[in-house]
Amino acid sequence: MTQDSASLDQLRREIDRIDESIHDLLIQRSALVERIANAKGETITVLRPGREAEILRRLLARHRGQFPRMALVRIWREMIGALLAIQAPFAVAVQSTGTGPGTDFIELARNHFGVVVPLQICRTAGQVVRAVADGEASAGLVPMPAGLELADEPEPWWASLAVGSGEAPRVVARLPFVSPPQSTGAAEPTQALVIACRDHDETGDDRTLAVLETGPDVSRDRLRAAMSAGGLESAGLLAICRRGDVWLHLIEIHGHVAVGDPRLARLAALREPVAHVSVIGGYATPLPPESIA
Ligand SMILES: C=C(O[C@@H]1C=C(C(=O)O)C=C[C@H]1O)C(=O)O
Repeated sequence: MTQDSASLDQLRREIDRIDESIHDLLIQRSALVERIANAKGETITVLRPGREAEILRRLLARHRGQFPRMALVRIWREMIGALLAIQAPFAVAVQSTGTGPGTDFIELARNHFGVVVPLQICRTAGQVVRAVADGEASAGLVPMPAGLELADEPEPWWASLAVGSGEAPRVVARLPFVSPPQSTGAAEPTQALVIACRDHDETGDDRTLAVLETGPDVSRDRLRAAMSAGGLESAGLLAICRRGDVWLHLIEIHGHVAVGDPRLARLAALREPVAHVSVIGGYATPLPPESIA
């Protein structure tokens, strides 16, 4: 045996030792998650997207060396997805049309929830909302509303969340949380929102989604001014749904705004131009592409 192959053997033995340590830690992590699941009990939705975002932000901030950040995120996403599935029966409803752009949501769901979590394929976003509302699925992926055109369903999925009661699905995450590098020549990356029957968590860097009801022809500037009078900072208008003289505006707000936040009451108390406000959820702000460069 030459000197070189002897030291190669030595290095490979060290890799075997490290693999066993990683494996042991994975087994220990899994046992801890089981204890957390027992503490949560059966009544709480196991998914905690805010906690997951905090874990990834913390690890990326302390990362060093050559191991690619995107691969680090992928390994943790796979692990967290697998550990969600051991806490309770966990399925994710996903809108897909079978071929073409709809299949992107399946890829997005797999990248986020990993290979273990079963997916329940739905034809429309409305079906995804119903699957989550009925408890058939623990979470669902709905398309990120983009542009101001009306959805092809009679009612866009987000408008149906605005009328929900306490146990209705709410938005809890935005995907992708970390965008993979874009393939050359590819279209804009698909974005989706995750809904579940739980409130959105506060993580220190968040966005909130609210549906504002007004009369017709209310400009963005007027809405923005009314929100700022109420103490809320708009991050953008995502979509409008017109139902005759009632217009619903889906607005993204900077920061975490809980359902009972006094700023919402202040905005609604103005009466003009906003007749009604409902928070339909929120999410930890996704990481910018530079964070994985
Ligand atoms: C373990 C938990 O449950 C889930 C799994 C997590 C994990 O594997 O770290 C984190 C958040 C939850 O979505 C938890 O709530 O802390």
